[in-house]
Amino acid sequence: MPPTSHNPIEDRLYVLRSRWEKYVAEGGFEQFIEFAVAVNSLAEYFNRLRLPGLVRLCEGLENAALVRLGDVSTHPIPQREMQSLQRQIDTLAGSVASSRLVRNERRDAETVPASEIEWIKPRSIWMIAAAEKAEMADALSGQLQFFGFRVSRIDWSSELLPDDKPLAVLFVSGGDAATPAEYRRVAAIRASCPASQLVYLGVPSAIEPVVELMRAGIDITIPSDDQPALALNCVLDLVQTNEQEQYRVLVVEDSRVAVALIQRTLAQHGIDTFAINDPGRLLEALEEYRPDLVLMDMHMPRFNGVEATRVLRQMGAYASLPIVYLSGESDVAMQVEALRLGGDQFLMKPFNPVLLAAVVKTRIERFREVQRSTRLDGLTGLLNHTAAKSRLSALVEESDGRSALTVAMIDIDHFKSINDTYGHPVGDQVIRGLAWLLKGRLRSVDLIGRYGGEEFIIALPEVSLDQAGAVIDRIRSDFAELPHAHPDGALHASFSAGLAAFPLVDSATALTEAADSALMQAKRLGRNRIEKHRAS
Ligand SMILES: Nc1nc2c(ncn2[C@@H]2O[C@H](COP(=O)(O)OP(=O)(O)OP(=O)(O)O)[C@@H](O)[C@H]2O)c(=O)[nH]1
Repeated sequence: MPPTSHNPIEDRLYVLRSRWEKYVAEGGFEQFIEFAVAVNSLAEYFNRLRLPGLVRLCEGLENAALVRLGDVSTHPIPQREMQSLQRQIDTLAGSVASSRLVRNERRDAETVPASEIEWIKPRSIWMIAAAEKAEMADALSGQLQFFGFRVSRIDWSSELLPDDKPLAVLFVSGGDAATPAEYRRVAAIRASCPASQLVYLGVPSAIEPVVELMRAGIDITIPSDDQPALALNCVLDLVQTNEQEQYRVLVVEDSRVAVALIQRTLAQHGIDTFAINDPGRLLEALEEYRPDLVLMDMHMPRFNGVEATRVLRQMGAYASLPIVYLSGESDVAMQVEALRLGGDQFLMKPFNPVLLAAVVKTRIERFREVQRSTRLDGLTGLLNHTAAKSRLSALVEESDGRSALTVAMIDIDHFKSINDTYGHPVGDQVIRGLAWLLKGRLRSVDLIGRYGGEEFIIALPEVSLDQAGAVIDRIRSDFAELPHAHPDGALHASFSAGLAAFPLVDSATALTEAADSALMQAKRLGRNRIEKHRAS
């Protein structure tokens, strides 16, 4: 067992290294598979935390391992290949360690809770901007600082680098194609910051320079137009740490040995499982456990997996739930029939653990993506109109008129003229900026939704009308100060808000309407202000 560091990354890295050491000592195929599974698990974890630099290193190692997977006869792999894998493992461990330094610099390690994941994510950004883009670079740094990033400006020609490791490095080009010296500079920074995201703003619209930049180590290139808005989006996306809810798999299998093997494999990938040995209990288990995927054995007592799947496919709630068959059945016609009757994929027993985990994860990712896209707004990641309305109804029901609940409708002022003057992408960035501010300032229990184009809805449970007024007015005045970068500098926007609360108004629809009419009043009274609905 690993010594518990109470840090999920360190624990996973420890498992990876000890499995590698075991393989180096014993050289067995099985040990190599265990090592490959550990690499994949770490890559997956970094991916969930949105740490692209570390994901890239891990995936490089994973690919190198998969290339050498072969079969029993190819192990142990030659000494030279072992050394090459060892080097990749050391680079990865080094990058994790250098990211960890940031934590020690920022906070006392002892005070960081076990579940704290931010530690590895530096809030530092390096910006290397051409002199002719200084104004835009200033505006962009102002905006990044507003959202809590520390921006270090570096000269294109200076060899001196800050001693922290950045989350991202933004290269702002003067407009022409990069020079050989600039490519060398990018490559040098790539080498010294393997875990950071490298973004190049102002790339010409041709393939060759983009390929050259990627070869030098750039991860993302942004064309000349819309530079600041897209650059900000890249950075904000990187820190969006909504660690996903754990994946859940329901295993329907009557063999206890198979269940133990499946559960062990999936647990190594951080996937939660619940097993039943009788398909007769399927509906009950689905209802209670709410899995993201069902792993279904083909042959079970009473009725088989295909029959159980057919039943599920006739029920609206489970029509699109991924179902993967696990079976020793090698008859192809039988497999095709099983898929035709509603299964999504067929895996053979004995299963390959790497393949099983990969199939389960990709199926769940797609399933969750579809689920998410029906609830969340694509531009801001907030609840969309329909989802926000149903969440508000749920909040109203929960509070039942007994506890406080305040609803606010927010609308960005003169938004049409922002679009008309600066273009739609800058308008979008203003919308995202407000979404970010709201997410940063409100609690996780609060409802924040994008109600329409530039209109947002907020609901604050257990908060009175006057308390909510103070909170939203503070956000209003901060938003008015927030610089939104555009290619020629920065612009400022404002919003108006209308608020309504229990018990004066007592249904979800009435709350929304009352807040909306207070918003209209705020607009009439001159905008950039909040108005509260009071008894008439
Ligand atoms: N960039 C961008 N614009 C949008 C989006 N959705 C709606 N809009 C635009 O938002 C503008 C809303 O303008 P209006 O409703 O006339 O109001 P306003 O200009 O904000 O003025 P007031 O609300 O009266 O202060 C319209 O021009 C829409 O085209 C979006 O997702 N992105």
